[in-house]
Amino acid sequence: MMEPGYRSVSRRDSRSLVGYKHACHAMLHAPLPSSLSPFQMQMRFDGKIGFPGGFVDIRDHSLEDGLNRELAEELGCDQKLLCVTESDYRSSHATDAMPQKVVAHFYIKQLSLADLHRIEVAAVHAKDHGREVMGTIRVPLYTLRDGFGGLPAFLTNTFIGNAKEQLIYALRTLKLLSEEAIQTAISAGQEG
Ligand SMILES: O=c1[nH]cnc2c1ncn2[C@@H]1O[C@H](COP(=O)(O)OP(=O)(O)O)[C@@H](O)[C@H]1O
Repeated sequence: MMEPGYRSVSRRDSRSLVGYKHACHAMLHAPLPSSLSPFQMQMRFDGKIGFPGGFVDIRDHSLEDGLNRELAEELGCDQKLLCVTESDYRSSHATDAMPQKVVAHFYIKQLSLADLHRIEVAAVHAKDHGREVMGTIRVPLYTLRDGFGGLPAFLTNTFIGNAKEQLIYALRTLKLLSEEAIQTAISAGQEG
């Protein structure tokens, strides 16, 4: 499933696309053997939910340098605590949708629960906190007995760009939920 207008593109080919801006976003994740396995998104200034990150200038920096700079601004932590590398890279998708042509690169960074928690605490003191970022949030990976509370309800939020598809991709690729549970949450969210 992919948001209409987004097409998969390789990291390499994306660099030769003309007239596209490049954006990098990262999902921070602490593996735990339970459905409470925390992973993080953020509430943006525009009321949409997305991952931390932002536009990067590929003329001056590598994708990862640009992403780490954005993460430092939005999460207020230094690179000793959080440093995304090329090995965390997962996917790239290009869109021609207005107002600008964008390639969205996506990363998943696995951390210990203690470090994820340190990052959440540091985020309150970040430069962008209360300006562009209203707060970090955790994604519920469970569904309540009513069939809607938890992940299905979370999926009814409004997401920026293809962040919802990146989220679902992450659930699948990290095998945090079964395919059936993911499909059920998506359908329940659409009906709810
Ligand atoms: O979590 C995300 N996943 C995918 N695309 C996103 C996400 N957040 C923002 N975008 C898109 O990435 C681009 C950069 O937006 P963002 O607000 O992150 O950058 P900025 O803070 O550098 O202006 C925009 O095209 C936006 O729609």
